[in-house]
Amino acid sequence: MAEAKKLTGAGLRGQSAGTTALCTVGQSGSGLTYRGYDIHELAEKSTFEEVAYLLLKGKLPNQAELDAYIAKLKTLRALPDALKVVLEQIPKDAHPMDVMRTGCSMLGNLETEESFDEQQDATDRLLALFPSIICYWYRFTHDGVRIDTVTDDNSVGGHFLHLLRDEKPSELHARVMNVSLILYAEHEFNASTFTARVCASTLSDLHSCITGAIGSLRGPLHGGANEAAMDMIEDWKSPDEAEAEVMGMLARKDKIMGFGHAVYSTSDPRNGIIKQWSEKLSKDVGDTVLFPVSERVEAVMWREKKLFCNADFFHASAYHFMGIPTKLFTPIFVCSRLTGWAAHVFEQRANNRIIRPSADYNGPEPRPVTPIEERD
Ligand SMILES: CC(=O)SCCNC(=O)CCNC(=O)[C@H](O)C(C)(C)COP(=O)(O)OP(=O)(O)OC[C@H]1O[C@@H](n2cnc3c(N)ncnc32)[C@H](O)[C@@H]1OP(=O)(O)O
Ligand SMILES: O=C([O-])CC(=O)C(=O)O
Repeated sequence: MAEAKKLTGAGLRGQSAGTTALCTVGQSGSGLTYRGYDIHELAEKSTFEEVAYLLLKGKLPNQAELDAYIAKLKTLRALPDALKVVLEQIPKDAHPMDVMRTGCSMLGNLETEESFDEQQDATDRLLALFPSIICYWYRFTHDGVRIDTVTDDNSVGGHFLHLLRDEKPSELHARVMNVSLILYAEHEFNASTFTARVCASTLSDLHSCITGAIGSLRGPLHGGANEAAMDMIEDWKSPDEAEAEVMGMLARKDKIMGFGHAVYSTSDPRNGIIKQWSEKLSKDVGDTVLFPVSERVEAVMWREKKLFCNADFFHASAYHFMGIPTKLFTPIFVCSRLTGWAAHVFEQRANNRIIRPSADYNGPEPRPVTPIEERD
């Protein structure tokens, strides 16, 4: 069994900040479970919609419950006109995570959560609408078209690809999106989820909690690492070139995006799963460069630093092989992690006390205010 990482030091590392029934991360050094179900089994045997149901409603759905849930989500995919108007104002060169943040916030104005009784419906609406928000903006600003965001795809992942490309995705691509959304759905008290819980603890509305969480996920030390990893590896023409570049970056003490983890010590269980799918996609597109480059970076990082790929690293090549523009990588993470965020908001609300830690003061000793004319 892997030894758990020694969790101490800054960044609240290793300190319990509450309880959750949703997820365990690295309990035996490397494991990941959602409500007791192992991530490997979920990724192999279930769909993202089943996982969303599990996280949000507490149990895996039976067939009738799943059918009803999918049918409900499919009715919620049309964008309000006022939201389309806002999306059309956002410039082409905006970061798509900013589009997600604004889209979520604007929806909070148009369809405000008036009471916590509405939390499930408000979440379902966001789950159905996030792919519509990002693809509507992307296609309007990049292709000059106003797309109809209602499709008959049963899955969130298939729906996203359909909107992006104007055609139903292949079975392989729909399957990879499904697995990817399952892997990204939930991860205990990570930075963005903690953001959502802090916001929820003030008894704020769901859209505020999710908008804040999107802002936290955006950073390259968190969800933004899948995009940053792709930016890093895309120019490397061979594994040897990749090795030389990585060695140079390590010598300069640069961070290698997609590696390391705040909790896991020897591996991230999601990596092996997405790596397999990335390899399949690599063969599907006849790639001879990007996957071998990625594998070499993985080997060098382990050899030099005992650092391992986190969930983000092989997501970069997997999404790239499916033709997804790099800047849309982290918004896909949002489409998935919404389920974990919302489930944590529900959990926080059900047993709430405002989250308000203390700080160790290291500023000046008490002192008088100098009159303004006497200050330097
Ligand atoms: C879905 C997700 O959000 S997964 C995380 C995605 N983020 C990334 O991939 C960004 C790159 N990774 C990192 O910045 C970090 O590993 C984090 C933010 C994920 C975790 O941070 P921490 O818990 O502080 O890392 P940790 O304590 O394991 O760091 C130990 C040492 O390894 C170094 N290190 C950690 N990750 C990396 C990396 N990716 N590249 C180079 N060095 C690294 C740290 O700088 C530190 O060195 P030091 O002891 O000389 O200061
Ligand atoms: O747990 C973390 O710190 C980051 C992470 O892997 C995630 O949110 O999926």
